[in-house]
Amino acid sequence: MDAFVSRKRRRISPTDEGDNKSTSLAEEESTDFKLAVLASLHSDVDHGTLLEGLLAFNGVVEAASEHLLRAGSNKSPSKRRNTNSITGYQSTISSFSTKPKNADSAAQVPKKPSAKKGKTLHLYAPEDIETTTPCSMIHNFLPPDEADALLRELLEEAPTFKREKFRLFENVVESPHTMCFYVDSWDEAERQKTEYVYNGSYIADVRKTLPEMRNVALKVQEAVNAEIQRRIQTYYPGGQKFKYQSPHEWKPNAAFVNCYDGGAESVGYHSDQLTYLGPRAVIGSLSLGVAREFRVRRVVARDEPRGDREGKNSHTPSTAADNATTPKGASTRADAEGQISIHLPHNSLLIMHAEMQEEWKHSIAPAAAIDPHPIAGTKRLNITYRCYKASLHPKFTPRCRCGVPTVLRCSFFQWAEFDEDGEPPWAKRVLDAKETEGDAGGGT
Ligand SMILES: O=C(O)CCC(=O)C(=O)O
Ligand SMILES: [Fe+2]
Repeated sequence: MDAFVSRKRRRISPTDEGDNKSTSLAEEESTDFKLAVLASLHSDVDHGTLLEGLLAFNGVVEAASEHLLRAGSNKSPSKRRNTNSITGYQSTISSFSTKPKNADSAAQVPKKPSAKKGKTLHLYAPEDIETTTPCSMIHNFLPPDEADALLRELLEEAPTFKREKFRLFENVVESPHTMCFYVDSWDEAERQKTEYVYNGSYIADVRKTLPEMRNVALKVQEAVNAEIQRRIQTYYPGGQKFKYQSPHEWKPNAAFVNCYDGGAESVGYHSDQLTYLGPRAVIGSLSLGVAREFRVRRVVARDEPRGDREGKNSHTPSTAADNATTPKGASTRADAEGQISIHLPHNSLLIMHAEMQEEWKHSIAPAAAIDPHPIAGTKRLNITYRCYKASLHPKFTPRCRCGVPTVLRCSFFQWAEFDEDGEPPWAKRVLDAKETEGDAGGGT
């Protein structure tokens, strides 16, 4: 069984803070969570014994764990590992979901992990991630040498990355991390710089995809396509793709690379702009270097007032933007349904599936402490591989009367009658023209 790195003190997540800072883990966490913690500390103890221990000590994990230790049932508790670490490993929570024969009827053992109002549910195991969120996770995605080579390639570029600037009401605000945009050729980079509008302006610095990034893109492509099919078959009604979801192979042709240097660097809750990706877009997100927390939450009804900001990816610092869109502020909205924290270790591939951008928001939370990475030091590098659609090139997409390109936000604003496969009415004309030109590339 994998270990779950626990701190002696409970994790205080931003949304956990406030009134109940002094409340103990015993009072706050559900039985399944406590059992998962206990199991990771006592990997060779069976489920029934763990539950008995927990009940005997009134749900206090520390006390139950001490007891199990004294009883000699554990060889090397992972609890003794680095207590400052934010990196965690956990066996699946769902393995604790069956009610054991001897369990006290008062013990609450939910069927699957679920986010609860005002709480952060921390997920580590791919099984838990894919049953609870629209994401799938592949740990140790690349051979270690390849992951390290890619990380080194990006670390060389990272000092030249810039903070994204965007307008928030009267002010120009900078993103709380740096980033850079890459496409597959210099020609395409030029087109991006002069034709694609993001948040009312062009991106000044668009680069050609680096060699390691390109090699890895092919592996990401293969894995993402396999995961899309698996997700459709396993989780979607009738084993059918979503309406508007593309039936075609997912081929990444653009990537944002994000760099978070130190625990204070982050990205606020946002969903990625779909204007050039189309509805029900899928994104492959590879993490390298320092492990960080990827927080997700469902979009709640009052969450999206019209006029929500439109960054390149609607990236904004959580405090400024979230507070700006509702008087109650970011933490209140994350509280409404609870948020889920997915741990992203070095060399992990997270796939955001078709449900994600329109129905959920995501963020990289600031971290109180980080584990430095042997190559990256305090940095986390992230590549989000994206598939820009040829039919959604800005020369085809609508503009407002004032000339500013209109942004596609499918949850409440659609500017085309997309067909079942998420293509606008002019798609066939675009594809025919491409075929005639013999232009196989581009797409963005
Ligand atoms: O750093 C990450 O994992 C997320 C980045 C992200 O949300 C984005 O590029 O849109
Ligand atoms: Fe994003």
